[in-house]
Amino acid sequence: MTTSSPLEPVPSFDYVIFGATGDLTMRKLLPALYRRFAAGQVPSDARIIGTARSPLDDEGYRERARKALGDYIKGDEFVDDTVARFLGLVHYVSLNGADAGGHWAGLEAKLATDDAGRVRVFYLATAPDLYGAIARNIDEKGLRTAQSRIVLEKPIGTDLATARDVNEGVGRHFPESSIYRIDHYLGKEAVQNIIALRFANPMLERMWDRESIDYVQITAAETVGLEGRGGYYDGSGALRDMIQNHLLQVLTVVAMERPSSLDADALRDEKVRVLTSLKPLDAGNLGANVARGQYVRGMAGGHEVPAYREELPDAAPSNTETFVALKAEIDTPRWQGVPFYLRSGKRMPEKLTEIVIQFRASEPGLFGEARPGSRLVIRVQPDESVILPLFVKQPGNTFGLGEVDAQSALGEAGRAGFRDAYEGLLLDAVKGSPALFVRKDETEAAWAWVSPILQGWATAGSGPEAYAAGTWGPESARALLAQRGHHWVEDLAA
Ligand SMILES: NC(=O)C1=CN([C@@H]2O[C@H](COP(=O)(O)OP(=O)(O)OC[C@H]3O[C@@H](n4cnc5c(N)ncnc54)[C@H](OP(=O)(O)O)[C@@H]3O)[C@@H](O)[C@H]2O)C=CC1
Ligand SMILES: O=C1O[C@H](COP(=O)(O)O)[C@@H](O)[C@H](O)[C@H]1O
Repeated sequence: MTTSSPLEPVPSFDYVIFGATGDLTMRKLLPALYRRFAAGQVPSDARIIGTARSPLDDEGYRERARKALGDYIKGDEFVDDTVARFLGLVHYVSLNGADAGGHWAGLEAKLATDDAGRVRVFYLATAPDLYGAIARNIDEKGLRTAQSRIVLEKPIGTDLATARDVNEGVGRHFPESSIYRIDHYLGKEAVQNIIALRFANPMLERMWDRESIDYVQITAAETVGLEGRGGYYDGSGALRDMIQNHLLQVLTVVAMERPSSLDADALRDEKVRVLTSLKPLDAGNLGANVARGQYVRGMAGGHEVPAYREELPDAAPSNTETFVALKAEIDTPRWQGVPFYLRSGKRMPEKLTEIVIQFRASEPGLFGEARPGSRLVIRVQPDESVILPLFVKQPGNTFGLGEVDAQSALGEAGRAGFRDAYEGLLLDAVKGSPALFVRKDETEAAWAWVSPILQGWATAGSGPEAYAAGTWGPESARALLAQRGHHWVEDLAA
């Protein structure tokens, strides 16, 4: 696995962003590129070329980019002189990417170079139904070079059929080896660390199976609501927005067999095996395995917040789920019978992404009664860390037991590393390092598992259960675990 370390130089490149006036570019992509520039990792002859339909020139776009950096780069990271030099790399072409008759000559002119080996990255940050047409135009206008890659933002489609359409549309014009499907959770330090924890520590590797592990929880909880993205989110929901991509990617890393190497395809082969071994969830078994909810008014951050429906532009009735919890099972000898509980929701009590590995309880023995099993917690955010509570002897000349946390930070405050997962991934695409991107068969296997759940909901006719904003979701999410005597981590800790 070769990925961008914070200070490793990358070759000269042109980054062409389709959707350059959008929220993602302003909030994530430009700040990530700025930070890498400020760290000295971006060559001074790099070019960042934004494109969208809006009629802007270079200066007009730089003004917007400067404002975005002001909004999203805080404190002493925003340095006037560095920002000015960064903006010197930034250009803009007004172009309808889906229209062959658009101003492609303008983009071609911006990309002019004498260096045949210069890396070209096309980053597609528009609605995914435009990806096929944009890829075709890039190709037919002769802009795809031997050193070109195309990065596709999520979502790749809205179900298996549309995902295949996107993949085939782009695949007609770019070889799979140069298609980089981004999932920013794979850029998170703690998610990558799961691979190291599992395979660099023989103690954990030996215990990583059904003999030792009782169940696994993967939580991605957010405090925010719609953040003005209601138009997109109401057509998506938590299952498509978070589970199909981010949480299933985390699950594959937790559950995969030891890959033969850290090469991209060795890793991705193992991840696909996990996805294709998931036991199907469909209309026949959803009731016992899936809970879904939608938040109603409640408290968040100490003040009252509106219901999901009230946040929608026209306060329309909606059956979109803002919370999902489900029980996944993996049909392999390693994981037979071990539930993997996945959940994600908006307007939860805290912003928390973590993986909990619940080990089996001990037998009664030297220290008396059976004790609960140990719990390894891999915290992805807010503070990247690994926590392993251990039983130790309490002070004094007796053998009474107490629990202490063996805890290690995975990142240090103020370290020279990546502040945001996009930073490393954007430069991995420049380097031609696809290990932390999602291969076509992975994304389709994930949709093949998720689509029957969506169909099951559609035929069930019922909607999501209500939960108050600021709580951990509907009661049915607790009931899902209670069937097996299991508990979500916040209840375990209580
Ligand atoms: N925002 C986020 O946090 C995240 C977004 N995503 C995904 O990224 C993609 C972009 O999201 P987001 O930035 O929020 O969306 P926005 O609606 O904010 O931006 C869409 C962008 O696409 C441009 N655009 C639309 N049609 C065309 C076209 N035919 N040719 C060229 N440009 C076009 C728009 O500019 P103009 O109108 O000027 O053409 C605009 O720059 C979506 O697929 C979204 O699901 C994924 C993860 C997170
Ligand atoms: O892709 C998405 O992820 C964010 C959550 O990302 P995180 O890195 O802050 O955990 C989510 O808010 C958004 O709805 C979704 O599209």
